[in-house]
Amino acid sequence: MAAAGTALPVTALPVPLSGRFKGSFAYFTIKDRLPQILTRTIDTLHRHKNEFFEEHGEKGVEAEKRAISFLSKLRNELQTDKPVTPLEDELPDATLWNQYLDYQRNLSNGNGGPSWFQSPWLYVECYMYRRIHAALAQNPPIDNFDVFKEGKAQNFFESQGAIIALCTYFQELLKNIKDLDEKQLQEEFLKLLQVSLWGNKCDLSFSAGEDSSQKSSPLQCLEDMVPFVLVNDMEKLWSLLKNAKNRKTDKCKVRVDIILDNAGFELVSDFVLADFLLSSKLADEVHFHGKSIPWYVSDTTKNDFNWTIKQLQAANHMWMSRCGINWEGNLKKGIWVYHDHMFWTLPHDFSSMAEVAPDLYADLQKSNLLLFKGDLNYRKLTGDRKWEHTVPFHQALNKFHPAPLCSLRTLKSDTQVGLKPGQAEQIQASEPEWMISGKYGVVQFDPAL
Ligand SMILES: O=P(O)(O)OC[C@@]1(O)O[C@H](CO)[C@@H](O)[C@@H]1O
Ligand SMILES: [Mn+2]
Repeated sequence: MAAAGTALPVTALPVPLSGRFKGSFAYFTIKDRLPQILTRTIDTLHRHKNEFFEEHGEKGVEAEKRAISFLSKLRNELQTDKPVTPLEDELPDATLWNQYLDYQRNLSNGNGGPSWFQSPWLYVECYMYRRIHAALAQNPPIDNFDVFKEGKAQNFFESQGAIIALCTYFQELLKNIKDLDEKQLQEEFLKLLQVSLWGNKCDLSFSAGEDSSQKSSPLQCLEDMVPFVLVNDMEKLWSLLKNAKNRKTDKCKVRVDIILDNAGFELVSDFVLADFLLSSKLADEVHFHGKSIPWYVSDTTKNDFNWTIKQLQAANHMWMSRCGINWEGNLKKGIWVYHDHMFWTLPHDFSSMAEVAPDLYADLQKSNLLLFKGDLNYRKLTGDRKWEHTVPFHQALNKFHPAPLCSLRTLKSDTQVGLKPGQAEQIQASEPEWMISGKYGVVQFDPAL
């Protein structure tokens, strides 16, 4: 291991986080949180039994039983640290998953092969969500049932107060956005960026599905939260966008991509930021990237994306519904574009995107700025490894540089790079849980040179 502050040679990647490190956050996640998530998933299916019967008759109930037994088996495999087995379904990504298993087998050569507690945490955790998907997808007629939908909708409704506050603030801002000078515009940009950052506190896999909605007004305490932003590259983002706007010609549009994380309040905060970028003319197009299957409990799928806009539109509140109407309009005009790509729900970290999903990598290269939301995206950006905290972000990205990029992440897993020497030790001394409490955040930028 290199001394703190010394950059490791690029070839020497540190080991991945894993359940084999007893007492680590990965270990507790695999031991406690993942089985809890599986139990909740099974309960959800039980609770919907009558609904399945009403909709599909006996066939629906049979399918529910098969899905539950598949999930119980999965929970047992996990809890007894069984080997990770190949996927047996024929979904379009199954081959890639099985190739990845082979790759892990080769890596663990002689060490007993991949298993729940011995393999990289990122791999087995993603694998669990892929198997949950298989439990449903293989069992028509309930194959389109999203077991996490209820929780996502609940998070949205419980955050209603915060959503109203945010939509109202934003609609008021739009009224005089044309009159704002550059400094005022910058202030508003920084505010909405921070709302989107702290919106990432609201994820449901972290709390194993328990309530994590946004209760208080999201705009009130931003200033008090600044000390908790451990890497604060917000000004760099502003400069990048301002320069892009100034250099812009009619032919080249400024495109910002948001690689989404959670539905619920976080998604609304991302929509507001995206609308601000267009309304302030900092960008001409925003591309959103969601998940093509239910993922990490609260991640946004196409259904969640459209459902959220429809809910806002139909809301009994003038500014909420105005937001929903405008945003649907943006989609119709093609200045907002929704994408999903299978790669986002594979186990690979982003350093292998160019090889595994060259089409996606090429698409991201067209962007002026990529905003990666949330903790899982951060783990995939940095390979979910035991990095020294002072290793530069650029190095941890391990050649993933499709375009200038920025992570907006609240810390909910024990990996963090790009800190100043001594910074981690100082926080650690008073707050041992700083990396997993969700209390700290980063706005961490890489210019992709
Ligand atoms: O990506 P998100 O929604 O910010 O967080 C996902 C998360 O809660 O799930 C994993 C824990 O099981 C960690 O990656 C992280 O803490
Ligand atoms: Mn998430």
